[in-house]
Amino acid sequence: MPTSWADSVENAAAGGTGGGRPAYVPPHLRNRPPSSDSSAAAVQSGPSGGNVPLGGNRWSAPRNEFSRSGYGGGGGGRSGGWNNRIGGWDRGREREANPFGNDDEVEPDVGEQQNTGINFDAYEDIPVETSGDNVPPPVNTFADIDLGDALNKNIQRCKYVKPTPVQRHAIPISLAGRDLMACAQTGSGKTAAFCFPIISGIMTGQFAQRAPRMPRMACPLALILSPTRELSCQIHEEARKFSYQTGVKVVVAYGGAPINQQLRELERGVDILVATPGRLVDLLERARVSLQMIRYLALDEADRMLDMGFEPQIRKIVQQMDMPPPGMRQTMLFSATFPKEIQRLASDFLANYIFLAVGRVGSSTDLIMQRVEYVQESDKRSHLMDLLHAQRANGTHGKQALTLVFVETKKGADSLEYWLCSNGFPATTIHGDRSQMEREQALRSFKSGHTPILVATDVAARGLDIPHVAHVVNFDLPNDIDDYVHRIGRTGRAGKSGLATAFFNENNSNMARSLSELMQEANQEVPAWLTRFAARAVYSGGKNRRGGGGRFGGRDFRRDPTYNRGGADYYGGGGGGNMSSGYGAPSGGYGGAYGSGVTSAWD
Ligand SMILES: Nc1ncnc2c1ncn2[C@@H]1O[C@H](COP(=O)(O)OP(=O)(O)OP(=O)(O)O)[C@@H](O)[C@H]1O
Repeated sequence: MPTSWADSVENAAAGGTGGGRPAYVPPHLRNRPPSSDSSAAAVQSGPSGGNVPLGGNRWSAPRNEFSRSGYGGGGGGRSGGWNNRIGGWDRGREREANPFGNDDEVEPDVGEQQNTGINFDAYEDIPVETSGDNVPPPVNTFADIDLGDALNKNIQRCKYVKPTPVQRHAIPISLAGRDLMACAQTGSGKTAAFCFPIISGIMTGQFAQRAPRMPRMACPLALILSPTRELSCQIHEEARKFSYQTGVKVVVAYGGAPINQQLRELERGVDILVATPGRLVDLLERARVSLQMIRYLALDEADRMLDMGFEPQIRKIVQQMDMPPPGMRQTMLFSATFPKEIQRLASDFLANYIFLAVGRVGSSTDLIMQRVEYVQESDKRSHLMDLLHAQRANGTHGKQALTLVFVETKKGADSLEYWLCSNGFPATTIHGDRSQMEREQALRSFKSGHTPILVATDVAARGLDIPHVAHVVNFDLPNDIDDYVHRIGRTGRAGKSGLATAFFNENNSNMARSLSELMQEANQEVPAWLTRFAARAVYSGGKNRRGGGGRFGGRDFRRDPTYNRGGADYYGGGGGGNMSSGYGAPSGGYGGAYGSGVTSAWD
């Protein structure tokens, strides 16, 4: 019986290989004496079996301003690319904290009884669409791509046995030096899909060194931007694990936390900077960070990063500071949702890019069981109480499974938290009016199961990977179906099953059609009353922002019949590709559509 990657991970975690972590050695390194021979990293086994120069076409012809003089230190050390660092991580490697803690430590078993329905075979059949010129073929195993010994070791430490579908496709594309717009379902491993090529590229690359303009100015080689502080912290933690003992230094900068500490970290040297846009703009304006050395730019939750709330900041960072232009850097955009208008906007930042969709763009995974219940506003609290009581009764040892409750407003979050606590359900909140310390404390308390109910605004909707979230309740539905997709995606992650319940009433009529379509796509049972609401929405001209035609935009916008803006701009033909075709900031052709999705909680 075929096993999925999540099955394998579960088996590994359960010690299915006979105790301890499996001593995995990639096939191409077996029977090889231990060696730090850097030439080993200079070639990678191509997916078809042939040897492909690692990154050989990454900075070819138009990019060779930054060409490398060789491939150094495949096994972890690097001889170049340390830009402005005085000591570098190599010298202080003994001081590098082990982000895995105790290597043999297993995850805490909070709510272990939840989310155990492994069904990763569902991911195996998922339709994949790629478009663009000369798309590199996918790989089947991590061993098919030589990411370097040190990174491979960290992949084992993470207990990743097999790449997820988005990783199978995205990693070879990125390793080939191509720009990428990738869309894959929530919880399907996008973080590693953009981190691995960046870390591997920095490990093996020797980028031309340039003196910084100011001695205390940090010059990272890679920039990863994400919309929230918590998500940036999470990406930082993940990236630190992936880059442990590789010599690659990862630093995070985000708002709400003391800037001085972050400045000190930056001064110690940085290869990969993970940041929220607001704090990064601050650092750029203080001339404490320069983007002149950037070779990799990744936008996580890219559609959010390019919507009205963030687009001006992103344009400032990417286009108006000293970052190399498209074609001179490698740009990777990732999200679970990618509306066409955002795809169009995003192409400003890309050169000759490949579009990758794993599953339909914006679809939810069918690992999440979705339920919609008709609940009047005034009945929502008692209805929630019923759900929580039922859940508690079903949990082992009367333990409350982790439940994430989304509400519309910060005030609504506080008041619901108070009400839940008063009724014997330990709850906490996360929203934009809480201090950063409170937000982080709330998240910790939720993760540990101390307060198993987290009431949240959209600030927690995207990206957060909290193990064992068994149930997401949309107490207030969002106005945007993509926000719904991200919210419910906090459960049913990494191949595990989850439950999402939405309270629906007349106030949500505008969501009826997109919600029922989304549920149908994910093979969920759509209640008859919701279908009737949806039909009414059609007749009253209800518009689906995914195109108005009722079907979700599941593909590269460049394939649209309406796409006639001069394909050469988009496909770039080698390096140029920077489209300046009138999608510029404020008048950019999609005003209004996002109003409801933008909240002050984002930073
Ligand atoms: N190859 C793998 N094998 C096993 N687990 C994996 C693998 N890749 C990623 N994971 C795990 O899957 C979980 C989800 O990954 P990640 O947070 O990157 O998802 P995502 O696609 O970015 O989700 P979202 O769209 O919500 O941001 C994480 O806990 C991660 O450690």
